[in-house]
Amino acid sequence: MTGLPERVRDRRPLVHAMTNYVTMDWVARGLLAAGARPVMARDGAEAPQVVAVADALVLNLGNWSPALQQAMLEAGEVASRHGIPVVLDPVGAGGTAIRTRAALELLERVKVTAVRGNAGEIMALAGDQGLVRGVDAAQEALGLRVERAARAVARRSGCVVAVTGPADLVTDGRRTLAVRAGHPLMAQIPGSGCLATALVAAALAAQGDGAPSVAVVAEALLWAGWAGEEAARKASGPGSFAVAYLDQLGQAGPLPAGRIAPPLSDLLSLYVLVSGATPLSVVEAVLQAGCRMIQFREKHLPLPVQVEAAARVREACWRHGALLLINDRVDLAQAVGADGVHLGQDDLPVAVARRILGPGAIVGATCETAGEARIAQAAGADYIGTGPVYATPSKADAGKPYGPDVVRRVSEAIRLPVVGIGGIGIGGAAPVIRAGGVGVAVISSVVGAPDPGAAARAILDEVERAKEGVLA
Ligand SMILES: Cc1ncc(COP(=O)(O)OP(=O)(O)O)c(N)n1
Ligand SMILES: Cc1ncsc1CCOP(=O)(O)O
Ligand SMILES: [Mg+2]
Repeated sequence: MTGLPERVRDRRPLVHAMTNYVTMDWVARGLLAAGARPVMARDGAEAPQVVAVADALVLNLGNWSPALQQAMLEAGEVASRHGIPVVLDPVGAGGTAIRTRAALELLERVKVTAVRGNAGEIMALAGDQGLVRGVDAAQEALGLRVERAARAVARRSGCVVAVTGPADLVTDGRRTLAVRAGHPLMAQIPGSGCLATALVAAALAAQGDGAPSVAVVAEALLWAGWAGEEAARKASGPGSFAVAYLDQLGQAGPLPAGRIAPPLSDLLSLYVLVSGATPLSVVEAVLQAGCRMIQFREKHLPLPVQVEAAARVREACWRHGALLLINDRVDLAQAVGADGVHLGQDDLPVAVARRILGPGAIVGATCETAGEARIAQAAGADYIGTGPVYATPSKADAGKPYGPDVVRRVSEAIRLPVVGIGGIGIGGAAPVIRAGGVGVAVISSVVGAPDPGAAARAILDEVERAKEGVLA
């Protein structure tokens, strides 16, 4: 299948965007740059006629009015009858009751194909009184709640739900994908979200080959985020960034690989730390048991030996489709082609590691307080490890155990996925998930177990059962 930019350029879909006045021009420019054809008819007198000849419809609640709501309902019902993809952008849902009600009414009466919103808007549609300030999502206390809200809305409305943020989540209620792409400058120009919604519409119109919509929506968000990364390389500020962004959308060429994957919240369910002394048979057994995230953590062996050992672990991970992160050492991560690093408070700063490894790498950070976690999130971390939760035999300087509550304190302060670490074994994992964690990081309860594979499987089962409870 050709890449999305090529498909849109080839098919030149007509996208009927009932979008807001603030960003209407930006959305039209972006669609044109991407190779689509925009038509921006908002008025009820003509919208139903226009959508009938369009290839996709965008319903954007910005500058909402009762007249616009009626026009959107009528155009949406025409689109539903014609099987035309409809993408809803619930701008400001959760910010005012009227916007929430308007979005819910459209979801009820129109066959919406996809919803694209920020965390606060999607949580509002799920009935979770998330925190929304104006039209920007608050970043507090999100974690698994966002995923739960998105899955609930997707299942209830029979559509794909995309939550854009530090990492984008796309789900149809069963399958969930994460998209790692984007740049902070995108939040400094109006309309990045509105244009992402319009690109989703263009992508759905151009998909043609019946690919599952979750994958198509994820690819559209990768395109929007990657254009931001590339534009930021050329920009000197928001003004030049906007120009560079439009130019980038006009570039053909493959989207970066490896940026769409199951969300870290899935991959981090069981995170096993191994050392240079860990037999490869143990690594294999743990991967066979379903572990999808391994960390190579070695403090003593000479670096050349570490390179050899870590490379063997990487091979095993690649064979099992698992990710490998390296503890502390960015150079070692680069040397063996690992997927990223895990950094403590005394290691290389997260922002420096991000600069060295680039936007596609996974950077984890150790944080023991909400404040540290907010700083790590702002610096570009992808997940947080916190603890020690219980007493640990594997880290002499770990400090006094905090109990599972440290996971609650940290996960309620940020949006990033949080794993607990320290003394976690069978029976100790579920409290970490109930406290808001997405998984557990372990050494001795698995690597030191008589049957590491069985131990890994048992802990993974405990985590997955606890998550079902949280996500239900
Ligand atoms: C997942 C995870 N969480 C925490 C740690 C601890 O990292 P750090 O604080 O850098 O301590 P050392 O592991 O380097 O002793 C981790 N490694 N992984
Ligand atoms: C690396 C690290 N950071 C905090 S506790 C710990 C060691 C975890 O090992 P175990 O699972 O054996 O307690
Ligand atoms: Mg460290």
